[in-house]
Amino acid sequence: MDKNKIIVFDTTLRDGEQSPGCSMNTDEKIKVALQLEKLGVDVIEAGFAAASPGDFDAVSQIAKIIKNSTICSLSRAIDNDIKQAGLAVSHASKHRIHTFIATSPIHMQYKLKMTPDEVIKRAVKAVQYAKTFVDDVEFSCEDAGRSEIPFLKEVIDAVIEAGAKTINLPDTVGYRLPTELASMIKELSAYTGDRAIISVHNHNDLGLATANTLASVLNGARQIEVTINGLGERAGNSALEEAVMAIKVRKDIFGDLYTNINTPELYATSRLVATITGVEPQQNKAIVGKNAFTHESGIHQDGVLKHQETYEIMRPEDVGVIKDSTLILGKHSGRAAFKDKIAQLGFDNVSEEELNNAFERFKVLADKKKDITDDDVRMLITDEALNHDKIFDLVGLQISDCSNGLPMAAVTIKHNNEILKDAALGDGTMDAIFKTIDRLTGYSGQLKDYKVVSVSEGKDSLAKVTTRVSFEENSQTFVGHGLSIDTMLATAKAYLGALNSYLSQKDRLTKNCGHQI
Ligand SMILES: CC(=O)SCCNC(=O)CCNC(=O)[C@H](O)C(C)(C)COP(=O)(O)OP(=O)(O)OC[C@H]1O[C@@H](n2cnc3c(N)ncnc32)[C@H](O)[C@@H]1OP(=O)(O)O
Ligand SMILES: CC(C)C(=O)C(=O)O
Ligand SMILES: [Mg+2]
Repeated sequence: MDKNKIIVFDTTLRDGEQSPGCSMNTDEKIKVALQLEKLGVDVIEAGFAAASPGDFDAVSQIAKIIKNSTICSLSRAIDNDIKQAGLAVSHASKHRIHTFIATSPIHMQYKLKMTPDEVIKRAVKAVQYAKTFVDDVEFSCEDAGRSEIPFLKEVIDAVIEAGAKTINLPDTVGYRLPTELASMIKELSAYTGDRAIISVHNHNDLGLATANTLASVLNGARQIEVTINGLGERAGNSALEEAVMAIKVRKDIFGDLYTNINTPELYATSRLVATITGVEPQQNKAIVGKNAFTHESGIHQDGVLKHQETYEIMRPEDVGVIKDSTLILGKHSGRAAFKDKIAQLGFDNVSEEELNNAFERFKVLADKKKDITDDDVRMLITDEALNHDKIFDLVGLQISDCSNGLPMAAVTIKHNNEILKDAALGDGTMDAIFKTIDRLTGYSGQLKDYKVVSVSEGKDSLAKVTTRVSFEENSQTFVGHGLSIDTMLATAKAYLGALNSYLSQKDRLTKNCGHQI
C-alpha cells in the first residue's frame, strides 16, 4: 500500500443523490460515472442497490460499463441489502460492498433500538456476509463523530477481524470541529495501524466538511469520501474539488500526499453534475463557482494583470476553466472549428449524431446571437447528450398571452413518426403549455420544481430550463432539460424531457428487472 496516496471515494451518485431534488435516472447516472472515471476517481459509490429497482439497475449498469474505478454499493447491516449490493456490483472488474451501522449512543438507543453489543454482533455478521460476495468490504460506523472512542475501537477490532479492509468514520451530522476530528482520527488511525485503511466522510452542517476532511488526512486518513459540488444529505458533503485542490495547492502542508485526480477535468465534471441535477453551485463556490476566477475590483485586476499569482492561488486551467478562449465561434464558423471547440472544452465521448445535431443548433443560434460563448457550446453538447431519448419530440409551439386575454398554447409533437397537434387554455402561458402536452401525450405530470437560468450574458442569451416532474402519485421525480433562446420553448422542451426520462426509465426497468416504477 502506498502510504502517500489518498484514495478518492466519490459518493455523488449515492449521498449526493440524497440531496433534496437531486435524484437522477440510470442514463444520467451512467454519464456521471463515465465522467468520474475520466476524472480519475478511485472508488465510485454508484448507489444503494437495495433502495429501489431503479437504484439496483443504476449500480448494475455502472458496474458493467466502468473499467478503471472500483464500483461500490452501500447497504445497511441487513442480509437482503448486502445481497442486493453484492449482486449489483458483481459485474464490475473491481467491486466493493460498503456496509454500515450507527455506533453513537443516540442512534443506537433511539433509531436502532439496539444495545452496543447487538450493534457489534450485527456489524460482524454484515461484514462476514458481504465477504461472501466480494473481497473488498468497507465498514462505516455511522455517526462516528458522536460515538465514544473506546466503543469505536471495539467495533474496529471486530469488523477488521471479520474481514473489513476499509473503516469509515463519518461525521454524519457535521458536528465536529477540525481540531476535534484531527485528534479522533489521529488516535483511531494509530490504533488501526496497517490492519485497515481509515476513511472519512464529513458533512457540511457547520460549513466545516472540507476543513474536517483535510484535518483528517493530515492525521492518518487515507480515503476521503466526497461529492462533486459538495452535494449530499442536508448541507451536503465535503466537495471533491475542494479537498483535492487543497491537497494539490498546499504541497507545503501536505508534502508527498497525493490523489490520482486529473484536476483539469474538475470543471467539466462539476458542469455535468449541475446540468443533470439542475442544482447549480453557488456563484462564489470554491473552485467551480462562476466567480471562482473572476476579478471584479480594479486593484485586484491590476494585480492579476501584473502577476497572476497576486490574487490567484491556482491557475484556472489546472481545474479545467478555460478563461481566454482563442477560438471564437460565430455564424461563419464551420464544422471543423465547432468540433475543435468541443474537444478544447474536454468533450471526447460525443457521438457523430450528437455532434451533427449540436452543430445544426449552433448554426441556427449563430444566426440569432452575435457571440457564441464557450458556455453556449458546452450547453448545446450537454443538452444533446441528455435529450437523446426523444420518445415525444417537440416540433412546434405557438403561444398567446395578453394581460387581459386568455393564455393559450398550441403544441405540435412527433411520436412514433406521427404528428400530434392540440391547443389548450391555461392559467398562464406555462400552464397552457403543460396542459396541452398532457393532453397530447396522455400523461399528466405534476410540476415539482422549475428553474430558468441564462447560459451567458446579454438579452440574446440562451435560456436553460430545468423541470422536475412526477408522473405518478407520490412517486419519483424526473428531471427534464430545455435549451433555447426562447424561454417558453425551452420550458416546453424541459417538460417533455422529464416525460421522456420517465418513459425510458420505465421501459428500461421493465426490460432489465421486470419491475414497474
Ligand atoms: C447516513 C446515511 O446516509 S444512511 C443512507 C441513507 N440512504 C437511504 O436511506 C436510501 C434510501 N432509503 C430507502 O429507500 C429506504 O429507507 C430503505 C429501502 C433503505 C429501507 O426502507 P424500510 O425498510 O421501509 O425502512 P425505513 O426507511 O422506514 O426505516 C429504516 C429501518 O432500517 C433500520 N436501520 C437503519 N440503519 C440501519 C443499518 N445500518 N443497519 C440495519 N438497520 C438499519 C432502522 O432502524 C429502521 O428499522 P425499523 O423499521 O425496524 O425501525
Ligand atoms: C452511510 C454513511 C457513510 C453516511 O453517508 C454518513 O454517515 O453520512
Ligand atoms: Mg453521508
